[in-house]
Amino acid sequence: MKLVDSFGRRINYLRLSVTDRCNLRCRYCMPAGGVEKLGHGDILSYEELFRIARAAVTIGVEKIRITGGEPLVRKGIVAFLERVAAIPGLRQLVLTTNGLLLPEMAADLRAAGVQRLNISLDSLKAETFRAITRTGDVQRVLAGIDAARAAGFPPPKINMVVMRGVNDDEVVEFARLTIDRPYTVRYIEYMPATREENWQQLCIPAHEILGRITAVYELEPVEKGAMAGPSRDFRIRGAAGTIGVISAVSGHFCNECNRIRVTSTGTAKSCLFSDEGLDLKPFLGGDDPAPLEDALRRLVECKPARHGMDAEKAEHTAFSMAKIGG
Ligand SMILES: Nc1nc2c(ncn2[C@@H]2O[C@H](COP(=O)(O)OP(=O)(O)OP(=O)(O)O)[C@@H](O)[C@H]2O)c(=O)[nH]1
Ligand SMILES: C[S@@+](CC[C@H](N)C(=O)[O-])C[C@H]1O[C@@H](n2cnc3c(N)ncnc32)[C@H](O)[C@@H]1O
Ligand code: SF4
Ligand code: SF4
Repeated sequence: MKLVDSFGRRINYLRLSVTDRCNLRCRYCMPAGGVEKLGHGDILSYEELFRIARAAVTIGVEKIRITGGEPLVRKGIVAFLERVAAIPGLRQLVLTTNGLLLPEMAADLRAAGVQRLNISLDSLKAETFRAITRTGDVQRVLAGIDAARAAGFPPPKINMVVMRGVNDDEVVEFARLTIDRPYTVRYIEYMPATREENWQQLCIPAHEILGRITAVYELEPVEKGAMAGPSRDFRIRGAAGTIGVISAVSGHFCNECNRIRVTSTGTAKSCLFSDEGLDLKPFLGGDDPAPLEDALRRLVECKPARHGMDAEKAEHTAFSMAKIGG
């Protein structure tokens, strides 16, 4: 079944957040003290999350990305993933992680049926990494990337949020990683989710990021895979891997948007930057899945054309990305 919104966009991708908790405190994602703690009663149970995943697949979703907070910190995640992977009609189950727990968990994730990992890594320098994440050890993420390979995962997509004056001196070095390694390195425009003061100064537009790389390397465009996310992809001529840019602020990809989101508290969002959400909790009880499926269809019908943000102004109310899942 095809799910199409009022702008003719095919919606086949659900980002499902399983927790708002995290073992890092990235400065672009949450305040220093973390997000305010939700009670266990506020977070959906795995059974409820599973119902949402199954209803989404019934109405036309083919790809589910599990996200958070940090999805791997929630107890019982492997058994949940195994159940989701077995939903008939689901073609891709993928996960976005900060990588810290992969040394312990990569083999189990692979066995559960997760097909691919996107791993966030904003700096290769210990000090810069710690400053951005406020607490993290970059060596643990690198060990996580190795563990994913050892567990048999395809080469990861590595997500780097580029911030002027913070880690932008590493843009070319990240591209260089792809020459010998088959990774996909994706440069993400810093988004003013939390609306921190002077955010405009942190944001580097995708064309500037690409310009810095093309000053050193020749890039050729690469075709996107089916059900791909918003990244525009390239390859350094002759390289093993690829690079991509996600121009999240300029919003050039909104006209191809293929996704909806559900937070760990059961709020469905038709756009990452929508201030409104649809509470799915009233539709999660009972044996009949039809009311939940109808609610998700209504969400798709009211999906906006694009976000209301550019490099100078942001209209949304401040939020923590960890609460929505990015
Ligand atoms: N503005 C905007 N940013 C997005 C959207 N989807 C993902 N992002 C951002 O893109 C970055 C990478 O997201 P991922 O979780 O790796 O997902 P993806 O880019 O869809 O990944 P693939 O499905 O592997 O292509 C994160 O910073 C997200 O917040 C979106 O719909 N709109
Ligand atoms: C919210 S995190 C959740 C998954 C996991 N904890 C991780 O970091 O990969 C999902 C993605 O959102 C990105 N993200 C969070 N805040 C962002 C911001 N303000 N601008 C751009 N990307 C952001 C992260 O870098 C990460 O790649
Ligand atoms: S970006 Fe991911 S790892 Fe960093 S604080 Fe947010 S949820 Fe945690
Ligand atoms: S900002 Fe909203 S409309 Fe644009 S790609 Fe992201 S979710 Fe889709």
